[in-house]
Order: sequence, then C-alpha cells, then structure tokens
Amino acid sequence: MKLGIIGAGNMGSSILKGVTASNFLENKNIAIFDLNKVKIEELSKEYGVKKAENENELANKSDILIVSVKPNIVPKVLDKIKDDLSEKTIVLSIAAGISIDFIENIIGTDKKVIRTMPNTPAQVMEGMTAVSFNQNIQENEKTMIFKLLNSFGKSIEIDEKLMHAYTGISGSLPAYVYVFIEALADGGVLEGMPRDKAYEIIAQTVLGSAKMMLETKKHPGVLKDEVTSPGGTTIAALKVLEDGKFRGTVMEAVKACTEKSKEMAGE
Ligand SMILES: NC(=O)C1=CN([C@@H]2O[C@H](COP(=O)(O)OP(=O)(O)OC[C@H]3O[C@@H](n4cnc5c(N)ncnc54)[C@H](OP(=O)(O)O)[C@@H]3O)[C@@H](O)[C@H]2O)C=CC1
Ligand SMILES: O=C(O)[C@@H]1CCC=N1
Repeated sequence: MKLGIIGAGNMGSSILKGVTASNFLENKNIAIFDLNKVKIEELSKEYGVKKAENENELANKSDILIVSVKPNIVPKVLDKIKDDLSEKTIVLSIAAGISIDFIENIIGTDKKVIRTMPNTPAQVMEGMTAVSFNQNIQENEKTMIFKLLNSFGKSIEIDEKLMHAYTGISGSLPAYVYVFIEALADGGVLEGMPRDKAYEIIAQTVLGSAKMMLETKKHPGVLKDEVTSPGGTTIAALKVLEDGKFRGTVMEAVKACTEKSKEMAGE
C-alpha cells in the first residue's frame, strides 16, 4: 500500500513520525510533499521516505492520500489534484471544519473520501483519531484505514455531525493540557520547585492519571475521590478550582472550539 502525505507541517509530520515509528508500512511506500523544500528534505532524510515533486505526483501514485494542509488551503490543493486521482485512491482529510460533502463537491461524489480528526500525540504513537467515511469506502478499505490510524494511536468511527465537538475534546485538547501543565509548573515554581523538574513530574502524573482512566475504566469522579482525603491537601486545591469555575470554564472552552470548527465549515 502506498501512502502519500500532502503537507508535512505540525500534524502531517506527526502522522509521518507515528507511522514510521510503528513500521506499519515500509518507509519506501511513504511519500511526502510540502511547499517547504527544506522541511521535505529533512523529513525524507530522517525517516527514509520518498519526496514527491508535487501534489499531482502524490495523487497519482498513492493508494491513501492524506491531505494535511490548513483548511483554507484544502480547496486549492483538491482542485489541483482532482484530475490525477484514480477511482481507487482514498483521499483522507485531517482538516478542521472541512466536510466530506465539501471535498466531494471538488473532486467528485464518485471518489473515496475519509474525514478524520487526529491529534499531535500521533507523533509518539499515542494519537486519538476520529474518522467518518463516505459511501464509496468498502469494508476491507475501512479495515485498512483503521489499521493505519491505529498504527499511531487509537481511532474511533463517529457520525460526521460530531466532528466539530470531537475537535473540541480531542483534536485541540493537547493544547489545553499543555496550558494546564504549564500553569501547574508555574505553581510549582511559585512554591520553589525547579521548573525543569516540575515539568517532568507533572507530565508523568498527567500520563499516569490518564492511564488510570483507560485501564481501570473507573469514572473520573471516583478516581478523584480516591485522591481527595477528608480535610486534606487535595480538597483544598479542588475548592480553589471549583471557586474559579474550572469545570464551567473548560466546558466553555470546548464550546468555543466546537463553534469555531462550525464557523470554519461555514455552518
Ligand atoms: N496541528 C494540529 O494539532 C492538528 C491539525 N489538524 C489539521 O491539520 C491541517 C494542518 O494543520 P497543521 O499541521 O497544524 O498546519 P501547518 O501549517 O503546520 O502545516 C501545513 C503544511 O502544509 C504546507 N502547505 C501549504 N500549502 C501546501 C500545498 N499546496 N502543498 C503542500 N503543502 C502545502 C505548509 O507549508 P507552508 O508553511 O510553507 O505554507 C505547511 O508546511 C489543518 O487542516 C488542521 O486543521 C488536525 C488535527 C490536529
Ligand atoms: O487548531 C486547529 O485548528 C487545529 C485543528 C485541531 C488542532 N489544531
């Protein structure tokens, strides 16, 4: 299977790193193209993948073509490659707010189109990717796509209508976590912790807390209660978060992200 990636920026390169780290495909079966030639040269050398001369070459030679340019660039790229796509080529978009209909309106309703919402932890094979398929994707192709997405983390098929909300709780979520981690480290520094040690401590604690959810399947409230000793340190901190409307603020952030995705989709 030949994989092409148009756009090797933050997310496209994260997928490239995850896929190559997983050895899901031989690197010679992966080709990339980006306008930034320096970036392409570096990635090609570092990951042993092929460099395409242009988007059209990738469209022509790929079995799965990942379009990982910014949403506002997607129409231009699709318009440029539409005549190079074969009926069997699977076009896999990762663009926020870009619908399957939008893509089909440019390249045709006869083409195989997949909409996904990945996230940058794909880079360390811990991504979480949502996927919606158009009606032209066969069951065996879905199986292949899940294998690809699961090579750099986990994946879940969702109704395309939920992609906006999904972006709010996963696509964009790593950034919220990093802001939370940064604020926690500032808190540690405020209390005399060395910053570099604080980052390492906090990142491992966030990782462990997430792993507790995934492995124990317990409700987050139960896990929270297991930490919160009566009259102890944790409840003192939680009261400050509750007084600061932490939960409501987080919900508002997810809503803002969802609304922005809808706005980008022209909805
Ligand atoms: N970043 C993230 O965490 C996530 C991003 N996404 C989606 O991924 C897509 C890319 O986002 P992101 O990686 O952050 O953006 P970046 O700007 O980091 O990457 C886009 C890359 O595409 C290049 N590019 C622009 N035009 C073309 C073209 N015509 N042909 C080939 N390459 C081109 C850009 O080059 P240049 O810089 O020179 O213009 C850039 O290197 C977006 O649609 C976004 O919604 C989805 C989930 C998560
Ligand atoms: O911020 C963005 O628009 C992209 C999509 C999800 C994460 N990054």
